[in-house]
Amino acid sequence: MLITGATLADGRVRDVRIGDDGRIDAVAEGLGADGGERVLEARGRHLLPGAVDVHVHFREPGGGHKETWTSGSESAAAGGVTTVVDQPNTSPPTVDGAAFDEKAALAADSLVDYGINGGVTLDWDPEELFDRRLFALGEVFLADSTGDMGIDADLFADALDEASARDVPVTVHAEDATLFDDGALNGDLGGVGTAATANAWSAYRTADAEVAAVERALATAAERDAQLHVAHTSTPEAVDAVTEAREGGSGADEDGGDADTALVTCEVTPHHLYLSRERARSLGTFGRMNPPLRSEERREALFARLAAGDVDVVATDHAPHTVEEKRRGLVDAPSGVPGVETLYPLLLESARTGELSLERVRNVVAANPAEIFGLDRKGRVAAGRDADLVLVDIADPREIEAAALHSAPAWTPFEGLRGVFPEVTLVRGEVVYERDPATGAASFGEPVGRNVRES
Ligand SMILES: NC(=O)N[C@@H](CC(=O)O)C(=O)O
Ligand SMILES: [Zn+2]
Ligand SMILES: [Zn+2]
Repeated sequence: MLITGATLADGRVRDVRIGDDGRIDAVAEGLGADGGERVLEARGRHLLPGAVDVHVHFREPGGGHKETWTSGSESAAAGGVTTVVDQPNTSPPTVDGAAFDEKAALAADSLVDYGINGGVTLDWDPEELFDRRLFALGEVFLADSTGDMGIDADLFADALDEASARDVPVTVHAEDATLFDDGALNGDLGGVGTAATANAWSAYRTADAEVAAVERALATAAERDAQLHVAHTSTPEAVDAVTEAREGGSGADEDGGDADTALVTCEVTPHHLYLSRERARSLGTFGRMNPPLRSEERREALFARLAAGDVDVVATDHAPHTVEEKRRGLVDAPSGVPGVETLYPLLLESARTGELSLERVRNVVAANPAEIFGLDRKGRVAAGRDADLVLVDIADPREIEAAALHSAPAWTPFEGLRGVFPEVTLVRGEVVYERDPATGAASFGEPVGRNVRES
């Protein structure tokens, strides 16, 4: 395939040839079409690297009524995400060889490339996990979330030892349950969609509980020279703690590059960047997730850190639950919101309005996660890399509507915000998603996804 006249994230206009091996052959000016080659005319549109979403919950095995590898990966492809990393709080939890193998067999249905993380519980089997094509250890839960996999500080330290001995990165869900405010859940919280329910969860899982746990996790990792990636940091204070630890630590980024190889990195979700307690009152229990939404002031400060380059990765924590489950009331509704399909669209809308540069967006969703987790063939539009590509018209935003998305539970906390959605998504040169420009109709390709640790 030849893609002609595409604008890259840095503004260069280039032709891009994809080889039969699914890798980018050339990025150059004036490439002529060979006979029989499909030519994609891309003038006026942007060609970006497919996003590497290092935090999704595709729910199989055990939770296929919420999402499957098919529905989750279709949602990813339609959002321009070409690699996903699945988390271990499935059923059975991915904590030993048999559970890993069961998930790997199901992931064969994926339209996009994937990684499979291994979890840590009292019953985990490190030998069996590290024997497999593991993406990373994590998310390791320092407090209970969906799946109740919370562990104590000693087991976390052991897990860091095991992982760092094998140069495997560790992703952590850092909240300290002893600092939760139980009183916030007392009293009349109203119904599913009330301001009281939305705010009670945020008041309960306090910002302090996150910041304290992040600081402790960073200290534990530093003592061991372990590579630690802090998942879904919801507060500017937690992002600053990671920045300080990096600058003080042995993994400091000496050349000042944006995509760095530091030992400690942080991740922020789109919901903590685009939604806050104030703006999400109408979400009620549909706005319940861990860590929870914060104040509008904290949201703005988090966004400012993204714009300034202090946020390493934006990943979704795509955590689908059915509408029926989310309606169960504040205490019984499960935590989590979907988001894999709206990651690139929301950030590209911020690029369109000038809040973020396109290169910043490219870095936080693709180049940085690829570099942090050692995916040499992902994350950039460059010769030799996998042809994981997304074609978008940045001048053409749409309103986000659940009805037009492809995740199985068919709801979104971002309803009504604007997003710039892909026209075409390629995984290693194969078209996995295409939107008809005239009708808007979506079509999907075959399940070509592979484990990114296979090669
Ligand atoms: N974030 C959430 O609120 N929920 C996630 C688990 C998690 O990442 O903590 C889920 O799997 O539902
Ligand atoms: Zn988590
Ligand atoms: Zn998660």
